[in-house]
Amino acid sequence: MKGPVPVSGTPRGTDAPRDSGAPFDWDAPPAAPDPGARQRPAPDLPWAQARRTARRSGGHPLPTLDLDLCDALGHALAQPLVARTDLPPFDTSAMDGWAVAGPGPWRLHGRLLAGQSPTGPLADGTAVRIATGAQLPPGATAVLRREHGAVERREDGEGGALLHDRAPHPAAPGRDVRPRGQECRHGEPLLPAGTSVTPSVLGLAAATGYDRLTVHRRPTVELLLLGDELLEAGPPRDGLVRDALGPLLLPWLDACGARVIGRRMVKDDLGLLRDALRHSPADVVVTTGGTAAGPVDFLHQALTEVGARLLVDSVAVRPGHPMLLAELELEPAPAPGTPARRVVGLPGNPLAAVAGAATLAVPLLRALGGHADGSPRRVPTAAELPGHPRDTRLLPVRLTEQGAHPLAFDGPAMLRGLALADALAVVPPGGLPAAVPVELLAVPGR
Ligand SMILES: Nc1nc2c(c(=O)[nH]1)N[C@H]1C(S)=C(S)[C@@H](COP(=O)(O)OP(=O)(O)OC[C@H]3O[C@@H](n4cnc5c(N)ncnc54)[C@H](O)[C@@H]3O)O[C@H]1N2
Ligand code: MOO
Repeated sequence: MKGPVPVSGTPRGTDAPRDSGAPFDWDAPPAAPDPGARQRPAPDLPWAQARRTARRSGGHPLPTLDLDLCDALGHALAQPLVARTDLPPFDTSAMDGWAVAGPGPWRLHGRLLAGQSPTGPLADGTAVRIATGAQLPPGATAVLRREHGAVERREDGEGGALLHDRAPHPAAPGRDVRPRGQECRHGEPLLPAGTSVTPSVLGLAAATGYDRLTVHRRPTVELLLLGDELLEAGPPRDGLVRDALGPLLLPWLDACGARVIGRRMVKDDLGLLRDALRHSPADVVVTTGGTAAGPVDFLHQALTEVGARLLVDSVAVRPGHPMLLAELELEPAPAPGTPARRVVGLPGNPLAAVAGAATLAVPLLRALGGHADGSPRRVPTAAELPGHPRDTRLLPVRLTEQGAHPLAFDGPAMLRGLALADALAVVPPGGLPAAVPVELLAVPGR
């Protein structure tokens, strides 16, 4: 039995015994497929089908929670947002000026500020000074803007003042008034269940009187970064490279609605990987590297040993084709209704990992978190977008008024193009000419 998986920054000693399964024979031809050893649904699943499989494997969204508004950001609404009040909740002045009753001129009395309740009705032929957002008194028929009114001080011994309308057009009834219920009525559905809680949704919910929201729990994710060659700090040296995927994937998955509860480097050791998959506390384990068939690529073997079921194993997409998705029954069996743990295996090449995350991890996490499917985003191509002869290609693009332009430095091991990209273009086999629509996928941070 292996000890716990080393946490970040605690590399395994170089003399520790490596559990590598059967010895690797460089010169042997690739093993013939053994139908009993690994369940392989189909080699190189078409890209769109892989994405649908990931979304469907989310099944029912995770259970619901009641959260304070300030904690609900990034979750998905589990119930429709229904207006708890009319909006505006009362007739409101849209301008600083005077609330007037009937046609002018008007005798002027008092003032009303935002937050004050009117003390009584406004009689025909009278006006009251009013601030933007203040509740209109009953009887008011319009608001005259400050810049459109002229006040005449009257020398009638009562200290009164008369307000005249100097607007280019006479005040029509209802002018510069926001009538009660203009935006919504109490009980009206405003947003459907499945809406992602953005800052704007929080604002709308607060405006109509919500203190808490019922949302789906966010799926928890553990990120396992596989590879003896990965450094956590400093420049690459002596055959070692910097881990680029921890810093990239952690905030991206978080922004996609997941809660990343752990990020660990796992050395190239079958036993360590198997234990990490089996004992993860997360709903979804996202791994990077180890998906291919190299001497220390143990992911497939570890998944077989923990009894995982492969739903996706290689996708007809470039970069990223060795990506995979598996389901792993939990032991001991948790409460009924708790879904199996999902494992998303991303290839180690950084742009290939991003392609894998966009294809498998994001749709899965969105489904688990209860987020509704967004409509696909399409823009015209501004230039020819190069494709792969047989597979879908996910290409970093920059967006201008003309549409999507391909970016240089788009190789599977590169991030330089992606760092400038506004999106990944989904380029069908054979590529696309200029001035035709192309589907876009979101990239980290955009
Ligand atoms: N004989 C074949 N070799 C390879 C094939 C193939 O079909 N036949 N496919 C290639 C493709 S495509 C990809 S993608 C990679 C996938 O490899 P793995 O998922 O097993 O990843 P690794 O071998 O562990 O690493 C590949 C590459 O990426 C670097 N890497 C890994 N993790 C990170 C990280 N966190 N940050 C930065 N860079 C990372 C790693 O050092 C390697 O350079 O397999 C090809 N080979
Ligand atoms: O498909 Mo690999 O994923 O080209 O880098």
